[in-house]
Amino acid sequence: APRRRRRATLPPGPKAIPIIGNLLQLPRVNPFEIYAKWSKTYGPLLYFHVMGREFVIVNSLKAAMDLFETRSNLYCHKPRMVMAGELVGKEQTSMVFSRYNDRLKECRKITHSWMGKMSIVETYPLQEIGLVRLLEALLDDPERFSDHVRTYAGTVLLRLIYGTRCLPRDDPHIALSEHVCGLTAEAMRPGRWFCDFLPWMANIPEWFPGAGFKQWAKQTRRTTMELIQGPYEVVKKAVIDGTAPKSWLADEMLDESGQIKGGEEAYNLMMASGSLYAAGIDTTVSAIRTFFLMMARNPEIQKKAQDEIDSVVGPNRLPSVSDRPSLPYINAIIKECLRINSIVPILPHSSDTDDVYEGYLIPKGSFVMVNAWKILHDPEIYPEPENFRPERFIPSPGEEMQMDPEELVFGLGRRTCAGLYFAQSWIYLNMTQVLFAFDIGPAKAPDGNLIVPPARFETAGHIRVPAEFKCSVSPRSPEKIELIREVATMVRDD
Ligand code: HEM
Repeated sequence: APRRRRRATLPPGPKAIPIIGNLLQLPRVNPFEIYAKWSKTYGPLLYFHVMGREFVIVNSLKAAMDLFETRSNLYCHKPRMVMAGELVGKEQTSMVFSRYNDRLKECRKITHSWMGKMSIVETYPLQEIGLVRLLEALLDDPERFSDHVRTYAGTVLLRLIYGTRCLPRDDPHIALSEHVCGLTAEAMRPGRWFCDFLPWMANIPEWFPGAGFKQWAKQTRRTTMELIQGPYEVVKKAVIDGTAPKSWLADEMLDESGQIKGGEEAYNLMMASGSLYAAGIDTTVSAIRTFFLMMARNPEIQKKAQDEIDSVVGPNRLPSVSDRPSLPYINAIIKECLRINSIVPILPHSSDTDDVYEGYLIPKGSFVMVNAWKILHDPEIYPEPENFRPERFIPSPGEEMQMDPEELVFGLGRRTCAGLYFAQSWIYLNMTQVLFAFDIGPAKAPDGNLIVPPARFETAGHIRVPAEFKCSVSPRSPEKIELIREVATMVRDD
């Protein structure tokens, strides 16, 4: 471990080789599974280091809560990432990567005013319009269900943030956003960049042999900036011209005297709005795709959910947000989808000062990573964790309700998800409206056999997503088709 006067001992962990540390043991795929295994040997807190970077993995719920919730004032920072955070500059352009500083606090205030518990209610009508479009797309082209789920989540997000009216296909702003999401994932890929382990490399000049990474970083930085600045400038001009459609950003651009905001205030608005698409798209899409996958695999659960919707909503209207309190089984399905996937499997935070927990030293600046996947798949908390069982979250006589995964999946402490209420309502509407109108089932092979999709997940960037799968999505009745078409024409000219 890096040399430092230690006040306490480091947590236990796998034995390291000098200089390169645990590099050779560092898992490239699904590291959270390996960390979970290591915790059987080393306990809930484990330590390792790789070429000077220190990692503390937190594998138990109690330690996660004690550190990230109770000591949130310490663990509210994000660890230093040389490529993504510094060279590409995400620390200055994205809330997710930022340190916990005044600018982040301002950004969180802004996003709270847009997506807090009260404000989110104002977005329901737009969300419902987006949903009708999704249902229509599922009617017209059910095989591409997975693409539609992404397209309409993106469309609704950009409409809310910037008032942008996206094209249903090949929209240039969505294309650029997706491109930047890809670049960010590349910038964060573990083991991809030497400079992440040897931070001094960040200072070598661009012309230096082997400094190609700096060229890449410069270009990526430019593209990333373009993504957040482009739409900001468009909205700004429209606000000045008085032609801006209603949006979160447009509503916030003028100060009390009717002047366009400038300086730090303007920058914070640009950063807050620019952070939301990237933070919101892969996560919600992963949740909704998990739902399709689990429905295709569990026909009885699906039937039970549809019965619940039918009895509460009836046949003549689409389900809405106000039905939610009457749909406990749907709510349990949402929780179970979030648990079984654990969309953000590892939560990395960092502290600016050394800390001691249960006698162990947690060094300042180390990557302190809560293994959310491990906790959400811990058989002590969730018996038979690989089984999809919404009943875990329905109170029943003689059986205690299992821990609500939503306490963990949206993060902990001062850095919890800024889009929580949007995510919850959007996911709920997707799941409920889709089940109201469609049956989801295994796809049919050319020989007529049904292919039940396997429950396989993979990690892309820091998000866990279902591996690509096929399923059938068919309308439940001619009446449902008619209802969707009817509602769709009513909202056509919104
Ligand atoms: C199922 C959907 C979602 C999940 C599971 C999720 C989960 C998370 C998690 C785990 C974090 C990091 C928390 C931490 O470090 O402790 C986070 C942060 C964040 N999320 Fe979400 N999220 C979701 C949807 C969204 C949506 C829809 C938006 C925006 C529209 C959004 C915006 C953000 C932002 C801006 C942050 C950074 C907050 C900060 O660092 O202060 N998220 N989210």
